[in-house]
Amino acid sequence: MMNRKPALLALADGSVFKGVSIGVDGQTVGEVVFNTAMTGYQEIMTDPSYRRQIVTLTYPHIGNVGSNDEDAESSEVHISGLVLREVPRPHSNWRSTLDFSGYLQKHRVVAIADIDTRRLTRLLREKGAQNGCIVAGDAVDEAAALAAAREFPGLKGMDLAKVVSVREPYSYTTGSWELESNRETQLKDESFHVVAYDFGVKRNILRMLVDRGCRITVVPAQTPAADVLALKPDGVFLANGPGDPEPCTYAIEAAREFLARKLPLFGICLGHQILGLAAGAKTLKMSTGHHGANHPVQDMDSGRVLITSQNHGFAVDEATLPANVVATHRSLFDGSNQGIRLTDAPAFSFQGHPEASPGPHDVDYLFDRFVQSMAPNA
Ligand SMILES: NC(=O)CC[C@H](N)C(=O)O
Repeated sequence: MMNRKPALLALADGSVFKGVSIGVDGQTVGEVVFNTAMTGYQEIMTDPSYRRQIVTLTYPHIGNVGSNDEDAESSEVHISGLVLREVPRPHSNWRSTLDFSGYLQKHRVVAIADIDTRRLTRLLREKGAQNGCIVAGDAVDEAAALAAAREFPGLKGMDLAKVVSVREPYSYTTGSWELESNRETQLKDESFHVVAYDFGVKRNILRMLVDRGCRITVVPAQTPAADVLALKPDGVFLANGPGDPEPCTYAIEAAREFLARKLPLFGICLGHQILGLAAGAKTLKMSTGHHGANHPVQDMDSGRVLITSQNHGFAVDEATLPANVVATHRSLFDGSNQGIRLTDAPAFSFQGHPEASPGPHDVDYLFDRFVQSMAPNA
C-alpha cells in the first residue's frame, strides 16, 4: 500500500481527529457537516451549495466507482474539504474515466481518511455543525489547525450565492441523460421560457425543467427584476445555493417584485428560503442541518410521505409565516418546514432537492406543478 502523508481535522470545540491525507497537501477551513447518502459522492462534491463546508461522508466506502465527467452537478468541486472513514480502494465501473484519488488531485481537494467518522458524526449531531480545519501534508501543526478552525467566522451572515453565481447570462437547453443511448437529450417542443436565478444551481434542476419543455435563460444572482421582466419569461426559478439566505437582499427584493406581478415562481432550497423571506417570513440557522438522500418529508396536502434528498443548514421558520403563506411540506425528522405556497400568487418552493442527484425522485411532481402554473401564460 502507498505510504500516505499525515492529515488532521481540528474542530472549533477543541476536538482533533488524526488520519491520513488522500487529497492534495494543504490547509482548508469551513463548516464541518455530515452527509448520510450512500451514493452520489461526485454530485455532492460538485453541488455549489456546499461552498465553505467540509463534508464528512458517513458511508464508509467512497470512490469505489471512480469518477466520470457526467455526474458533476456544476463545473467544479465546491466543497472546502472531504472527510472519509476508509482510504479509497481500487475502483471499478464502466463509466469511470479517472480513479477517485486522481479526481481529488485534479480538483485540488484537501481530504482526510482513516478517522472515526461515526464519532465525528455523533459529535456534530450533539453539538451542532462545527467550524473546522483540515491540514494535510508533511508538516501538520495541530495548534495552527485549531486556531484556523476557531478563526473561521461561520456561515451565518455569509452571502455566498453571489460568489458562486455565473457572471453572464446563458441559455440552457440540455435535458436528462438517456441511459440507452448514453447521451444527453436536447430540448424539444419548447412550451415555456423560464428565467433561472443562479445562486449556485445544480445542473439536474435545469435538465428536469428542459425535459418538461422549458427553454432556460440562466442569469447571475444579482440580476435586477426589471432585467428579468424584460426577457418576458413565463416563469422564474430561484435556485439552490450556498450560505445564509438573509444577506441576499438583491434576490429577496427581486422575488418580491415577481410576487407583486403574479409571475409563476418556483424555488428550491436557497430559492425556497429567499421566497420565504420575500413573502415576509424569517429564516434561522439549524443546529446540524439536513444532508442526505433518505430524509422523510410529509406533503401536508396529500398526507403522503416522500423520501427526499437534502442539503441545507438554514430553514424557513414556520412560526413566522404570514397569513398568505401556507406550509406545504414538513420534515419528519425534526418537524422543520420543507415547503411553502402563497395563497395570493402562483408561487411555491421546496426546501429539499426534488431534482435528487443524488437521491430519490419522490418529489419530482413539483417540477410538473411549476410547469402547470405557467400554462395559463403559454
Ligand atoms: N442547498 C441549498 O440551496 C442550501 C441553502 C442554504 N445555503 C442552506 O444551507 O440552508
